[in-house]
Parts: sequence; structure tokens; C-alpha cells
Amino acid sequence: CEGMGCGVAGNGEQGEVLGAPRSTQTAAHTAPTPFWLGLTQELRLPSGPLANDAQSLAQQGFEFSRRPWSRMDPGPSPKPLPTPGWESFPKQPACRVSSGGRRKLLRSGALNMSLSPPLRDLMPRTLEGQITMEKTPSYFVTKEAPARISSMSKGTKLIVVVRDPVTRAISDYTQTLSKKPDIPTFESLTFKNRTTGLIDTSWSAIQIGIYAKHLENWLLYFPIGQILFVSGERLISDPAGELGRVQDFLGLKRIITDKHFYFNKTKGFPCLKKAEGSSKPHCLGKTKGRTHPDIDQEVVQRLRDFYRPFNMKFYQMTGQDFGWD
Ligand SMILES: Nc1ncnc2c1ncn2[C@@H]1O[C@H](COP(=O)(O)OS(=O)(=O)O)[C@@H](OP(=O)(O)O)[C@H]1O
Repeated sequence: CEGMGCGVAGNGEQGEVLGAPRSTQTAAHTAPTPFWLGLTQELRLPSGPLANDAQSLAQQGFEFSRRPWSRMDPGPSPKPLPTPGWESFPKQPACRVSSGGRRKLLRSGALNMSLSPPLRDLMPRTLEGQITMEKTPSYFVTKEAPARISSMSKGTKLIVVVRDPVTRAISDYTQTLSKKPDIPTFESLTFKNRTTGLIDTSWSAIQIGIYAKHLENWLLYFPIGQILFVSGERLISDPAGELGRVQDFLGLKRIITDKHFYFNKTKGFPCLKKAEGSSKPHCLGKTKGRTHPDIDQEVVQRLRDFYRPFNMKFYQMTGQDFGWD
């Protein structure tokens, strides 16, 4: 998340997928608040962004971004909710902590959460007729996140984008490498002891991909039916199909379909035929879809073997075979 601030959801009554025509966006029925989790990216914050004040989040590398809210302007029809009281959740202010301008095929939004007043002041109000979505990849692996989000709103819908953990680790490494070209090789970071083949599970690039382990933590607080697992691979091979599942999950009419995408040969990925608010095509930026370095195939194989039992467990838990083996 690629799928990918803090954030949620509007009023929990009606929602829209940002980027599609507003008039056709409202959900037909009451939809719990969604919470977008992307999991194809590195863990940027060891302690997760669920800190309780703006300063602490900023110190951890999060930006507070006001500008992106323009994407979430409701237009003339939806009315802002009255300024909410602190106790009146779910109508408390939403917050957004940008994780660096990341975006995916769905636009991200904000999460209503219990936060201290300084951060609350930075947040936009939740508006009627919107589902506000938020995407922070690190939440999925942040121990405290499930309890905190559950105590905020048990009905929060969770969306997790997962991809082959081996490719995910390499992608993660590639991203770090682009910022810090001097880091050790992927191969050397992978092992605690290369001779014995002992994997270094404390390396976040490896650790994040043990999805079954992280999911166990969420299942203590959320029923599995409240979590949608989006395949990162299918998001590339069949973006409309995968987003169809997302729209269904959120109780939205299927607005985004095949006709919204084309395959861009230069980029090597699907792109939008028309960007939001524009008539021009739009692909994700240069930081998405980077060429990965060549990794020693023995190391790749060792990682495949390492992840296999965790993947199997994850398939069992989710009832979906992601086809990573
Ligand atoms: N349409 C489209 N265009 C470009 N890239 C796409 C697309 N769909 C999925 N992907 C894959 O998304 C990967 C990057 O996701 P991130 O996790 O970095 O994104 S984010 O953090 O959620 O914003 C990125 O991983 P890398 O290839 O390693 O860069 C892509 O493989």
C-alpha cells in the first residue's frame, strides 16, 4: 500500500470512494467506518503512528498535511457535521497524518481516533455523505493499533493490501535503498547467520510479511468478516476486479470498473484513464513500481521456504489463497 496517516471515517452512514463522481457515490445503507491499511510497504515507524499527540507523530517522521484534504471536499451537497464533542464519537474530528504523500488507486483519507486536543485541532471535520479512508501500512504491524481502533469504533472496516511477502520485502528494501544507497545488501540484511540460513526476523522488511502473526493480533478485536484482504498482485493484474471487491465491502455501488483503467506499457502498470478532477490519464508516481535489484536466487528461495508456513496459516485464517507459493 501499497494500499500505504491516521484516519477514518465519515459519519458511518453514507460513503463515497474518493475520485469517483460524487452524485453516484453514496452508499445505499449504513456502512461502518473504513480504515485503510496498506501492507506492501515498509514499516516506517517502529512504534506506529498511533501516538497521542501531534508533536510526537511529527518527531516520528509523520507530516501533517492539510492540502490533501482538498481532495476530500464534499462539494456543495454534503453538509459538515456540527462540531463534535469529545465524547460524542463517532462524530469526533477526524485526523490525517500523511505518510509522505502516498496514494493508491483509492485516495486515502482520515481516521477518527481518540487523540489529544492538539492533534484533534489539526483535523478536518467528518462530513456527511463521505466515507473517510486512511492508509497507514504500519498500523497492521503495530501492536497497540487493534485495541485502540476497536475502542474508538468497533464497527471500523479494515482493508489490508497484501502481496507476496518475499516481493514485499524486496520492494521495501528497494524503497529504503533509493533513500539510503549505502545500506548493506538485501542478502546480508536477510540473515542473522548466512551460513546456518537463520533469517533475521527482527528486520522490519522481513517481519512485516509474517501476515498470519499480525492478523492474530487484529482478530482479538475484530471479526474476520470486518477485514477485507486485497491482493496486491490482483491490484495490478485486475485493478477493477479488486476494487470491485473493495466497493462491495464498503457497501458502495460499483462505480469503478474496467473502463477506468488502461495498461500503460511504459509504466508497466495499470493507470487511470482520467485522473480525479482532470481529463488526463494518471499513473502512480515514480516511487511506485520501481525496478527491484537482482537478489541472489538462493536467498529468495530461502525466504520462500521461511514464509511458506506463515502464508499457509494466513490463507487458512482469511479463507483466501493468495497464490504466493
Ligand atoms: N497501478 C500501479 N502502479 C504502480 N505500482 C503499483 C500499481 N499497483 C500496484 N502497484 C505496486 O504498488 C507498490 C507500491 O506500493 P506502496 O506500498 O509503496 O504504496 S503505498 O505505500 O501504499 O502508497 C509497487 O511496488 P514496487 O513495484 O516495489 O515499487 C507496485 O508494485
